[in-house]
Amino acid sequence: MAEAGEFQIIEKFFTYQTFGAWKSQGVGDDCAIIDTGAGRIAVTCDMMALGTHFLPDADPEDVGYKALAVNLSDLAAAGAVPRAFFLSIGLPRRDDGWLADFSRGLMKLARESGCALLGGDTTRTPEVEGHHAPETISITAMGDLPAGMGLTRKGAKPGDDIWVSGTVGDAYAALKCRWGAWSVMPDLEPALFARMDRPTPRIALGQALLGAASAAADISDGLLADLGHILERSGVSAEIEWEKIPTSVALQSMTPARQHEAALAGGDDYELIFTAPPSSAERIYEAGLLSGTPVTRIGRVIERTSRAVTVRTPDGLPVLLVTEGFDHFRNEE
Ligand SMILES: Nc1ncnc2c1ncn2[C@@H]1O[C@H](COP(=O)(O)OP(=O)(O)O)[C@@H](O)[C@H]1O
Ligand SMILES: Cc1ncc(C[n+]2csc(CCOP(=O)(O)OP(=O)(O)O)c2C)c(N)n1
Ligand SMILES: [Mg+2]
Repeated sequence: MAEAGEFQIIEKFFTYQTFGAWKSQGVGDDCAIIDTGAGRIAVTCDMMALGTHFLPDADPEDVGYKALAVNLSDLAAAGAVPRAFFLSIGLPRRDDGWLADFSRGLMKLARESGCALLGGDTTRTPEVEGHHAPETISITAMGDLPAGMGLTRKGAKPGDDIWVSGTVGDAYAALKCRWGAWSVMPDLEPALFARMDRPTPRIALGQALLGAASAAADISDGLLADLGHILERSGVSAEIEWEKIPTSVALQSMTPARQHEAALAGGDDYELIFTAPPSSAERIYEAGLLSGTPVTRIGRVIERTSRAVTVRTPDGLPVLLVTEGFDHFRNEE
């Protein structure tokens, strides 16, 4: 399927045949899975930029934490054990206060996850018309995998169940509240905002799913968009049931249209979406218990049809969405 925006850029300009000794399964997964000869590693690379990924008044400690969290989430989607990361950072100016806070948040998660900072690069962002481009952070993270193992977006089969971890939609709803477009009761705000500021990478769950899940991805662009990536790479379609999709109390307090928009198309969740044959259901629940992560079955994989995903509601009414999920370059060709 030819994709729009961000993914068309990758397909058109940055999808090369691999050459050299190290090969991966090809771009399109959360991680490149590489057999090095000595073992199997998973590598990922994600960027965060002020204005695109975090607000100007964001707490730098949260920015540091989240910059690593979104990368660890990709390792989780591959089932890898995080081991090391490299940090490239572009700054418009030196601000030691900002850097101390950023570093504290970053290193807190690094320590908690056993993922060591092994290198990187530091530059001043370029000056254009008297202004420096804002803070930009890029992290490359690596983990290891047992020989021959690793979750990818390819492998979902008709009849498989579709599962999601945690709850979805909160980070998007939090951003809408911060923009002043949506609101929730003040006592529900802190938990909602924390989901945007400090996402929890589902590292232990990802590892526990190795050998049990048939395909997996993390939800960064939105549940439907990231499930769509699994379906496309697996050559299948899906039916999901709206009332089974796990959402927080805060999101449930909003209108149905906002719930649909946030949970299905919002993004920034960093939950795992994965598929598994029904015979693995017990193992999946066990993986959820062992990793202390809620897991919910939300639908099933079907043979490929003209429609990638059908969302069923109890009253049979269609779910209408005002957005199709996050894409950095949608409608810009
Ligand atoms: N500039 C690029 N060059 C090469 N590969 C890229 C580039 N940008 C993205 N990719 C690859 O395209 C796929 C989709 O990217 P993305 O949606 O950012 O993945 P994710 O949501 O896991 O971060 C990934 O496999 C990623 O490694
Ligand atoms: C200031 C601000 N604007 C918008 C968002 C919402 N947002 C930014 S990136 C993103 C999706 C994921 O980002 P991307 O860089 O595509 O991550 P990847 O898919 O590469 O992991 C979302 C929902 C935000 N968190 N902060
Ligand atoms: Mg990415």
